[in-house]
Amino acid sequence: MSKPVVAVPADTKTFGEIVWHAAQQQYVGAALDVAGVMSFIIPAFPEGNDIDAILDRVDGLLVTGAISNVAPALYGKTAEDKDGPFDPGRDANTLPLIRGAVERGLPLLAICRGIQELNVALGGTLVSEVHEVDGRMDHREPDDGNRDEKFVIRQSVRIAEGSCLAGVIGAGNIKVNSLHRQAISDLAPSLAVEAVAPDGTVEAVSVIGAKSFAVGVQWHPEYWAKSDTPSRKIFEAFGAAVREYQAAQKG
Ligand SMILES: N[C@@H](CCC(=O)NCCCC(=O)O)C(=O)O
Repeated sequence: MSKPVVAVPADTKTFGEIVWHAAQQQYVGAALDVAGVMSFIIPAFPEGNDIDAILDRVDGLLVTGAISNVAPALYGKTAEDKDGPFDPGRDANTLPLIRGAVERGLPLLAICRGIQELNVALGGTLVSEVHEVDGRMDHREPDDGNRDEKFVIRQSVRIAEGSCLAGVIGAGNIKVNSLHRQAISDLAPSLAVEAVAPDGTVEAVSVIGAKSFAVGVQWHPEYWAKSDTPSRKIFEAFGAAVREYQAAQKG
């Protein structure tokens, strides 16, 4: 059987006068090298894409992290300067792709911005600058250091007993590399909390009653997917679900 394919919604990037639709190596590389799945990068057209035409042709959905933030208007809030930068082209595609994937039972792995999009797509809300909220930690990316140093595995999260992730990496405390300014505020009704940070920030969710693997994580398992056991297991579980879905589609 040919290698399965997952849709990866692109970010909009502008270099000079040229607009690019791009996905980062760390995500598509981990998808291929650890999950064993190919990535088809989906253009971030602000007018959207034919969602069914995409989902009819893939075996999973991988929603990556990104510097940009989900537009507050998409979860009923008025945007302030601190809520940016924005990527309306990405928002226009990730949210319908997530809804379609959940409806179809397509395997889904949503990372960082991806878990935030998952929550918004299913009716939840976000909080910006979560470090400014009383009682919350500073979850932001460090200002200094190279990328490996910024993505070092250092924060504790607690994986909930009986959760989907507990079945993949075990319940209890693990160390992760969680770097974010926004966070889940109101949890979408169809999501279950899978992991929390010591300050109560939601760090992972799963879709209740999902027909397949449908998990969002606020941290970055893609970054050390080859060397960090929990990170690797998350990508391996996603890949296994994608292959199972592919086989079922072939009949
Ligand atoms: N913008 C959101 C989501 C953060 C996120 O996805 N970060 C990924 C790392 C960015 C990078 O690739 O450098 C937030 O800030 O909460």
